Parts: sequence; C-alpha cells; structure tokens
Amino acid sequence: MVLPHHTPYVTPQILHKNYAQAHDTEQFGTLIGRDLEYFSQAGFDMDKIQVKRNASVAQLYEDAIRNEGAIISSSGALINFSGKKTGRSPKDKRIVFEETSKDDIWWGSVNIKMDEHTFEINRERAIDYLNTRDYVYVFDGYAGWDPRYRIKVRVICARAYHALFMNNMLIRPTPEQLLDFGEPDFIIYNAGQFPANRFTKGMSSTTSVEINFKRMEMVILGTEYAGEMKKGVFSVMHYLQPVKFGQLSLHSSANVGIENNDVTLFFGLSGTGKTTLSADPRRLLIGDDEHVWSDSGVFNIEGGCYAKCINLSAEKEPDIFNAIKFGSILENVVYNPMDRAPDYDDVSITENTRCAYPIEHIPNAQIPCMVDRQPSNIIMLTCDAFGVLPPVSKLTPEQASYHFLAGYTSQVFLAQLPNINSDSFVLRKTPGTEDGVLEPIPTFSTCYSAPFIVLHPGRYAEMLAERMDKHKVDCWLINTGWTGGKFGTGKRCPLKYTRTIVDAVHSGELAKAEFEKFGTFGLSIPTHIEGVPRELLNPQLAWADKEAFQKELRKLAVMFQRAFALYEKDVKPEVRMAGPQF
Ligand SMILES: Nc1ncnc2c1ncn2[C@@H]1O[C@H](COP(=O)(O)OP(=O)(O)OP(=O)(O)O)[C@@H](O)[C@H]1O
Ligand SMILES: O=C([O-])CC(=O)C(=O)O
Ligand SMILES: [Mn+2]
Repeated sequence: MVLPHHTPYVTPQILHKNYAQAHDTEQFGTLIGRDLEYFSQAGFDMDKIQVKRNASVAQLYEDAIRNEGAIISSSGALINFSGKKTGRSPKDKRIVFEETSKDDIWWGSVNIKMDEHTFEINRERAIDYLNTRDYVYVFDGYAGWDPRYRIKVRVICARAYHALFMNNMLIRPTPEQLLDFGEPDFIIYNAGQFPANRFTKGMSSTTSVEINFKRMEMVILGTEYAGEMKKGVFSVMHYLQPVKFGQLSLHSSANVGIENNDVTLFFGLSGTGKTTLSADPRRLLIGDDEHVWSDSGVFNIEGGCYAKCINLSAEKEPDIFNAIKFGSILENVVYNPMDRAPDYDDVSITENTRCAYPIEHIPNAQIPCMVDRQPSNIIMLTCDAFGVLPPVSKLTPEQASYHFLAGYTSQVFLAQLPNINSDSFVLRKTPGTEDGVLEPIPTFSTCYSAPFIVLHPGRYAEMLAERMDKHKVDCWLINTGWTGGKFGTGKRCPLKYTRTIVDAVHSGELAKAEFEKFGTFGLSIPTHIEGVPRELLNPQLAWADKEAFQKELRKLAVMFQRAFALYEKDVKPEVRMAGPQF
C-alpha cells in the first residue's frame, strides 16, 4: 500500500491509511482477485504496483492534482496538460502485419506496417514502464451502445488524466456490469510518458501508436495526447464493424429530432462542425464523433464527447459551454491563475484545446445513445477556406459517393487576433511558406476519416451507397467555411446561418426548395432559405470579385480531380462523372 504524497493535515495519517486500504480493497478487490493472473501473465509486477480499477471521478481528480499538476477550473472541470504532443501523431501510427487481418487492411501511408516482433518489444517496454509506477489505472468500459455490436475495452495507463479521459469517452459500465466484465475484447496499454526506443527496428521517432488486430491490443509510447486512445478504439471499430459484424462505422456525429424522430448523420473531418452542429436544442444528441449505421438503426460508439474549446462562448455554443463542469477534462487550456477561469481565446499552448465530457453532460442527449430508426438525412460537412463551395447543396446519390470518397475539407491554421470573435479567424503563416503567401491547405481525407481508415475506402463507400439507397436518405453538402471570398478576403460562414440551414434540412423546407445549378461542380443549390441572405447561398453572388471567384473555382476543381484519381478505377462511371467537370 502506498500512501498519497500529501496526506491532508486534517486527517490523522493512520485513519486515512486505514480508510484508503478498506476503500481500495472494496473497490479494486474484484479485479485483483479475478484478474490477478491476467495481470501477472501480462508481465505486471503485482507485488509492487497497485491497480486502481474504474476509480471514482473524485479519486482521479485527487490523483491528477496531487501527481500531475492538474487543477480544478472555476466551473469544476479538471484542467490537465498532455505535454509536448497536443494532437494526434498520424505518422507514428502503425498496424501490425499478421495473418488474421492482413488481407483486409488497406496498407499504405495511413496504415503503416509493423511486424509482430516489434509490437512485442514495444508492448514489453510499455509494461516495464508501467511496472515502475506505484499505481496503475485500469478503466474497463464498452465501445458501442448496441449490446449486439459492442466490445469490451480495457485501458491500462499510468496517468489519472488518461483514466478519467477514457472514463468519459468509453461507455461506463454499471457496478453489476463491472462485476461481470470478464475478459476484455481489446486492451490499450498507454505508457505515453515513456518514449519508444528509436533504435527499435521500424521506429522513426520516440512516439509510437500501434494496433495489433490479432492480439486485439494497442500500445502507446511517447505521446500523452489522450485523443490517441479514443481514435484507437475507433480504428478497431472501423475494422470490426464491417469485417466481423457487417455494419458500417462512420466518423460522424448524429442526432434525432424531438418532434419527428428523424435521424441525421453529420460526416466531416476535424474542425468542420460535427460536434458544434449536432448540439441542437431541438434535437437529442446521439453522439458527436463516432457512430455505426447498423441494419436496425444508428448507435454511438462512445460514452462522451470531445469538443474543441477554441473561442468557445456561452452565447454561441451553450450546450458545450455548460457541459464543462465537474467530471469534464479540459485539455491544454490556459487559465487565469487568480480565479481558475479557463481562457478559451488563449491558444498559446495549442489551437487544439479540447474538453472531454460524459454524454450525460449534454441536457438533451439520447441515452442509451442509439435509435432503432434509419437516418433520414446525411449532412456532409466541409470547411472550404477557398470560399468556392456553396453553404449548402443537395447531392445526388452519385455525388454523395463522390464526395464521401473525396472527403474534402481545407486546413486553416487558425490563429486569433486579440479581442476578435471566432468569425474572424485569420490564417497564420504556415511553417515554410514564404512571407506574405497565405494559402489554405486542401485536405482530401477519404471517407472523411483517412487517419483512422482500416479497410479499402471502397468498402465503406459501397456500404454507404447501399444503405442510402435502401432507406431513401437525402444527402446535403454543407460548407461551414469561407464565403464571399477565400480566407483573407471573405469570412467564415456565420454559425447562425449554418444553423438556420441545418434547421431547414430538418424542417423539410429545404427538400421542397427550388434549386439552381452551380456550374463546374454540378451541385444543386437552393435559391431561397428563410433567414439566410440570398447572395450568401450562391458563391457566384457572394463574391464581389467575380474574376477571382472563377480562378479559385477552377483551382479547387482541379484539386478535386487530382485527388479523386486515386479512386477512379474503383467506381462506376456515374460516380466518376459526379465530380467537377469542365
Ligand atoms: N458556420 C460554422 N459552422 C460550424 N462551426 C463553426 C462555424 N463557424 C465557426 N465554427 C467553429 O468551428 C469549429 C468546429 O469544430 P467542431 O468541434 O464542431 O468540429 P468537429 O467536426 O467535431 O471536429 P473533431 O472531429 O476534431 O472533433 C468550432 O470551434 C465552431 O465554433
Ligand atoms: O481525434 C482527435 O484528436 C480529434 C478528432 O476527433 C479528430 O481529429 O477527428
Ligand atoms: Mn473527430
């Protein structure tokens, strides 16, 4: 038994110790009794380390504050820091090349091969590191709300912060479920504080994030960014759902109408608005990032949300703002040392400031997070900093397949000007660009999920097209990016207009609207939406400089064509023709 470093002075030490022991035995005894063998076999030194399994949120707060420099924010959230890495490390993510999964995996730049032996070395290294600790945290939870398609996940980690993060992001078992948990289906060993050895064959840096589908294990070394664990679980589901269960996993948010029970899926890459737009007072939130579209409906993979905090305000995003309370984790957010108030405008640590909170923190959440209803609408979100794509267009089934495979958005390196609200994001000079040259960077991320894709994109696209056709789902492309010009000359589409557009999808107004053609891209755009300025709807009208618009339009169309060349031979001619044409 190891005592906490700072025993509170009001508690007599001996009393505290007795209490802690009794408490720990009660809470963690089941694990030590039943799974001792598992832990010993895995290489854990059970004489030395103490396992804290599914510790309470309050305990994790205490440990994180005592040992990791975390603090409590003025609204009760835990503010913690992930160290050097404040985002995922896609170049250091690998998948083990082994006989059970090798024929299914789409090998290439996303799924880098790792051999089984190297995995064993890194796994051992992670366990050796965990053995140097006094405590190891274990969190046992589920991924997937539908009991038919869910998996049991065990997270083993050294930081209370990581345990609390996964407590929020996985589905929390009830005490009875925890007693009966049994063998996990998938295990994450997170030794993120400890580096990979660069001399280990195949390592290219001190960071390594790897998944082994034969062992059903993940090992993390050299990055403490908690999002790696959440996206690791998604990668596993992105493999298991299509391959083992025949269901379609998607990088998407989802919600359901309170009045009509209509389900909407929002696809989109990071920063396009999945979390923001799925939090909607008229609808129940199913989830903000990872879902499965099953034969019987839609279910969330996760038990919580992971929201961006940059420029967060109570006025514009009240649900998210108010979710940041006791139990939530604020990551890499700067705070005022006097009153512990988070400063969401301060991006000095990173622009990727985040909050992880359990889904119960959203007042109108659909819990359990699943519906036995097929989607009515699919919204593909993009953030086009070239200002070319219309704020909304209706897609044909072929266009839906095309845009799903292309997976377009643009990256903007957001930096904030002092005292200017979030509509006024400006581009910061990207590293390596010449002085004065500010260009958005296009990203084509297939299936809106390239960093986590496991199978050939065509497999997901085919399942999507089948399901959309079978259930007669309407599909919309919504650009939450620039309007009236590219970044610099135009501005980001005001959130209130995007919300009005989404409302019009849900009310059915948009399906009945009159449409006009948007040349080159062949999109159908509505000529009128109540509450949205007419000229905003059509980029041709929105841009003052028509010549500049034509130039950007051509540029973007060419970029699409180049990016789509990768998939051309795998798709029907109608899908190929559904992209921009000159
Ligand atoms: N018109 C708009 N529509 C949606 N979001 C907007 C708009 N204008 C500005 N924003 C801002 O853009 C960001 C969208 O991020 P959001 O967290 O919703 O993305 P996401 O798709 O969930 O990303 P991730 O997959 O990384 O979680 C938010 O900070 C939001 O405030
Ligand atoms: O995984 C993360 O770090 C954040 C996220 O949701 C994404 O990038 O899509
Ligand atoms: Mn995401």
